Order: sequence, then structure tokens, then C-alpha cells
Amino acid sequence: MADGTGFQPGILDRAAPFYVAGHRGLVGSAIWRRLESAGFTDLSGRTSSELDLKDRAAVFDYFAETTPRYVVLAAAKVGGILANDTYPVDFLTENLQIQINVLDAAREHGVERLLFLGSSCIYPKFAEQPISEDALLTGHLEPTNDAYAIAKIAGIMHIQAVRRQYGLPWISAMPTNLYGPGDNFSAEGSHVLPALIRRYDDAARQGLDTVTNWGTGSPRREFLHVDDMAAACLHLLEHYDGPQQVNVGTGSDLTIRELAGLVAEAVGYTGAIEWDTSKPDGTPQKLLDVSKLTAAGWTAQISLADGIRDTVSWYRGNQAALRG
Ligand SMILES: NC(=O)C1=CN([C@@H]2O[C@H](COP(=O)(O)OP(=O)(O)OC[C@H]3O[C@@H](n4cnc5c(N)ncnc54)[C@H](OP(=O)(O)O)[C@@H]3O)[C@@H](O)[C@H]2O)C=CC1
Ligand SMILES: C[C@H]1O[C@H](OP(=O)(O)OP(=O)(O)OC[C@H]2O[C@@H](n3cnc4c(=O)[nH]c(N)nc43)[C@H](O)[C@@H]2O)[C@@H](O)[C@@H](O)C1=O
Repeated sequence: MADGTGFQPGILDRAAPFYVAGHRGLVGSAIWRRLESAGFTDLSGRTSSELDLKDRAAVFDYFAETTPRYVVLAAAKVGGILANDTYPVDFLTENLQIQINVLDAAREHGVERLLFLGSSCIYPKFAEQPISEDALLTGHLEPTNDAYAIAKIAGIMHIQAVRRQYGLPWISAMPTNLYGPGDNFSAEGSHVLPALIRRYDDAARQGLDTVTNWGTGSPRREFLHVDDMAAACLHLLEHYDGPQQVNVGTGSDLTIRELAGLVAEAVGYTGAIEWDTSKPDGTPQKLLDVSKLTAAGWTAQISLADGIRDTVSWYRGNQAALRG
């Protein structure tokens, strides 16, 4: 239900100017592909070297120049557990700056529909599983990503405040761990799934008989293919309106050890797997309750096995051009 924004669910105008912030990233590039295939004809995006979203004046100039009616904010400082744990100041301040600049400029220009992306790490470390949207701010955060999580929680509040003060029908979505074509495969900075694909594929090609993963392998995580994420974003923009963030996931999880087995099988690695327990495990379990999303009419379509195969194939075809 709308909270006084006047939002009417329905198809967005395919000819309206639509800004995808972060359009070259994992999520932004998938959203761009999804919007193109859905018929949107006036998409805009800038790389960080063309437009640094930390530069407030440049962001306001960009909005004045392109006057978007719709915006997805998929630009952020993003990384895996070690990057978050090592550079908390960067994850806090860059994300706050990007969010505040983009959301303020979008408000000044009266953007009609805007989707802010947070992350499942906003929820308490020991939240009841599966994690409902109502768990927000009910307990302590996981220390390896608390700085990033606080920035994302501020983003949710920013959206709610704009709705309350200005009546704009803007929304927030909280994705679970994402993966797919266009991911960051860097050895130290990436999330677990691309890290395992790279490590196991290298080991299989080099004929290594042991690989070493981080942590104990016992934490449980949920993984959503980024093409599903992009489809969910468009669905929410067309059908959901409300102040509360919406969880986006598949509704099922597995251990990191089980994930490692699936990746080994997909790349043809048959050697041993060891665990470096000096590296952090992070939250013991992160499984989202997706009943709000299901009630809004959307469910994930891509199985983890198919998604891993697709991502391995993309990785093998794009190794030369990868970041990091
Ligand atoms: N990946 C995941 O598992 C998850 C991601 N999310 C959320 O989804 C969103 C997108 O993440 P994802 O696609 O994975 O991240 P990526 O790192 O793949 O992409 C981030 C994008 O943000 C842009 N960006 C970063 N800093 C700036 C800046 N200062 N100015 C302009 N652009 C900038 C980058 O631009 P450029 O490439 O040009 O530098 C890039 O396009 C984020 O909000 C993230 O928190 C949430 C849960 C899980
Ligand atoms: C999306 C989410 O991403 C981050 O949180 P995370 O869920 O802990 O994500 P992760 O993918 O980095 O790790 C998942 C698990 O996997 C284990 N693991 C094994 N081997 C490797 C490995 O080689 N690399 C990585 N990164 N992890 C590994 C690792 O020890 C951990 O137990 C957040 O900081 C937060 O910012 C956020 O929102």
C-alpha cells in the first residue's frame, strides 16, 4: 500500500529518461540489459571516471543536464568480507557521499521513481532466520561489515524521509549475496563466489592438487543470480510502493563448503580443499525471508547450478578484461 505518495502500480514509460547509477558494475550492467530488453529507449549512465558521484556539484550538474524521471542507484563502494573488514572508513564515507549526493540531486529534480539498493548485511548478526524486513535495527551488526551496513541503513532512512517529507514514491531493496556475469573476480577484494571460480579454475588449469579457501566453510549464505536481481528491480519499480525495504533473494541457502563443492564440479577441479581459519567467517547465516517480495508478485527463476555454469562460462570468456 502506498503511504500517501499517490503511486499507481503499472508499466513505466519506456520513453522516459532513466539513469542507472553504476551501469558498468555487476548489478547496474544487468539492470541496463534488463531495461533495454524491456524496451526502455532513453537510458543514461556514467563511469566513475566520467562522473565521480562523490563530487556533489558534478552530480547536480548531471541531473540538470539529463533530467531523469526514473533512477536506480546501483553505484556504491562494494567488496567481499576482507575488503569490508580492512577499509571500513572507505566503505562508510564513500557510500554515504554517493547516496546523499544522488538522492539529494534526484529530489531537487523531482525524480518520479527511484530504487535504492542496500544489502542483507544491514540486519543483525544473529537475526532470526530467515531474516524478515522487521529485523532491521533489532540487534548488533556483524563487525566485518558494520561500517558498510550503517551507510546502507542511512540510505533506507533517506528514502523513508523523502517519502515522508516530499511524498515521492521512492523505494529500497535489500539484495542477498549476488553473483553472475560482470562480477569482480579480484583475488582479495571479491565476494566468495567469484573468488572460488577464479581459484578453482586456475587450479584445474594448472593441475594443482590443493586449494585453500577462507574461514571454516561452515557459514551459510544465499546466492541470487544478477539477472534475477535485475528482473526483481524492474518488477518492484513497476509494482511496489512502501516505506519499508524489500528483501530480494531466493529463499534458500547452503554452506560455503557446499558452495565450494558445486564450484569445483562446475570447473572440473578434483583436488583437495583446505580452509584458512585465520580469515574471518563473518555472519554465521544470512538467509532472507522473501515473503514480502513473493507477495509483490516476483520469485527467482535461475537455479544456483545453472547460475554457476553461466558465470564460469562468462569468466572463461572474459578473463583478459577482468578488473583486479
Ligand atoms: N554484489 C553483491 O553481492 C551485492 C551488492 N549489493 C548492492 O548492489 C549495488 C551494486 O553492487 P555491485 O554491482 O555488486 O557493485 P560493483 O562493484 O560491481 O559496481 C559498483 C558500481 O558503482 C560505481 N561506483 C563506485 N564508486 C563510484 C563513484 N565514486 N562514482 C561513480 N560511480 C561509482 C562503479 O563505477 P565504475 O565501474 O565506473 O568505477 C560500478 O559501476 C550496491 O549498492 C551494493 O551495495 C547488495 C548486496 C549484495
Ligand atoms: C554481500 C555481502 O558480502 C560481504 O559479506 P559476506 O556475506 O561475508 O561475503 P563474502 O562473499 O565475502 O564471504 C562469504 C563467506 O565465504 C567465505 N570465503 C571462503 N573463501 C573466500 C574467498 O576466497 N573470498 C571471499 N570473499 N570469501 C570467502 C568467507 O570467509 C565468508 O564466510 C560483506 O562484507 C557485505 O558487504 C555484503 O553485503
